Amino acid sequence: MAQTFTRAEVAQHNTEDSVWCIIDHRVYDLTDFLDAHPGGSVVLNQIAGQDATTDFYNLHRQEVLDRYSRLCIGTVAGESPEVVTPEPGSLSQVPYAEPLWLRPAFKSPYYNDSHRRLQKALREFTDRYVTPEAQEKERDGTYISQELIDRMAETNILAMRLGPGKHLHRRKLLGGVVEGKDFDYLHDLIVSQELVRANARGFQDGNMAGMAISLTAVQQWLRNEPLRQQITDEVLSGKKKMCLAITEAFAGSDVAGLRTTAQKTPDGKYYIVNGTKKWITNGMFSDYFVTGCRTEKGFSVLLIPRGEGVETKQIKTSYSTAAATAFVQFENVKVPVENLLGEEHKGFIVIMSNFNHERFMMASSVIRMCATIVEECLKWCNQRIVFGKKLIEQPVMRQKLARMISLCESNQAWLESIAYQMCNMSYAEQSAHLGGPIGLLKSHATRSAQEIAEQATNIFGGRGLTQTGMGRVIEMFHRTYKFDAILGGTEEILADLGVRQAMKKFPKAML
Ligand code: HEM
Repeated sequence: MAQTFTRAEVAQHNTEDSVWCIIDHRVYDLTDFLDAHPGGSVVLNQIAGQDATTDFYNLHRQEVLDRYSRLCIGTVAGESPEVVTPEPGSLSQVPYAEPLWLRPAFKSPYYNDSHRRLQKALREFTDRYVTPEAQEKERDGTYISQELIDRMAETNILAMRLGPGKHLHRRKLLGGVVEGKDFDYLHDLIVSQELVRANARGFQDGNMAGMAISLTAVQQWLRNEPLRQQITDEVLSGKKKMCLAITEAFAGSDVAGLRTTAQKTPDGKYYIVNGTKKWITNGMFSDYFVTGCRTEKGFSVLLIPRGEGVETKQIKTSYSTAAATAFVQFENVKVPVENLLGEEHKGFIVIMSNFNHERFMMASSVIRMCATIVEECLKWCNQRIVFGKKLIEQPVMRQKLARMISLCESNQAWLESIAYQMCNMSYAEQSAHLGGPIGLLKSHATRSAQEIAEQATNIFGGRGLTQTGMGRVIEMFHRTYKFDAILGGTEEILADLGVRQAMKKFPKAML
């Protein structure tokens, strides 16, 4: 790489026997790459011996050059490369790509140094370990590796996924960047927003989303202390995996319609569970299923270990099978009564109790993902040449970007304000006051996601419909934003919840 060439020297390599070109002041020898080039050999022969910087960036992302750095044989004498390759952990330089609190010129009343340290450490962890695996698994549809789970267990990222709480006390978080007892909902927001930057929606759920929404219920509601501790240790150390199994082919959010039954044995020591569950995230690799069942006088929640009578089959959805989404069948499964969560026949509260946190995490993720889409669009508009000028020079594109940026900025500001309320409220206060606002936020965030996905696809054109190359993040988002709009409560149900909760507090007096 230390070698330098004059532009005249490069120009001589313009035959099929020797194809060189210049991209960003670097010299590439493409001779042995002609047949391997996904865009074909003809286009490379056409630019042989020339400066192909504009052509290259019109069609490729910088990461392509990073991946093929072996083709680079030197630089142009007296010139230096201008494109900056981001280091793992670095912040984006693109305007509006980062939330306002991470932009050097801005201040925020919410975040302190421990938030900043956590953000930095998680960004680097995600760039180094999560993104490469996420991209690979998203493509081939296989499940998260034990190696990554172990890394997340060691650094306590798994434990942080449950949100603030006693389970974090005395734990060293990412090498000690935050004290477990200081971890609050703004740290929690950061965890969701950094992990989502792997840009792989199926893998994002495959990355222990099932645990994040079910271990919380075990911690809060499983009364047998040694069992609760054992399960928590097994799951947070990454040795066992867990998921939430509520929805069925017969009923989604309508718990009264569930048909999975749990019948007590005559000696009162076991439940016998029979039924099926559908759309169970992480179900394919889970060892425990936190399962909603009909019991004699109502609805109850049981912790069911994988074992005799438990069968899982993969469901293909519109995102990657890396999410390990399963159809689960329980056939005469014998479950000890001590595996009951909360009280018998009163399982509704067990399920409801975690909804605020789940929806908060989902809103955090989708709002961050929208900012990434805006970043992709800004980069594309700034590099794509159409009708002789950059896309960004078209007023219609700037109008689209203005709308997208405004949606992102306003959603992030609302999210941070809610996180701040959560930091300053007890669990009971959160339940009383924040169910509605969080529902409205998630609903608004996913409606915004829909608009952003649509505008971004129009901006990218055909590339927004292509799973590889320039538009792959846009394609992925456009195909998958609906998961956030449906999982954890649909847009309509959550918007309705927001208004109904407000009406409960409506003053009695005539206005
Ligand atoms: C170091 C030089 C180059 C490398 C390593 C490279 C690599 C690639 C790769 C990996 C793709 C697949 C799509 C993607 O991942 O973005 C691709 C597509 C393509 N490349 Fe290149 N390329 C190089 C230079 C060029 C140049 C100089 C041109 C044009 C003059 C070109 C034209 C194309 C075209 C037309 C496609 C198809 C794009 C599409 O379908 O949207 N490539 N290239």
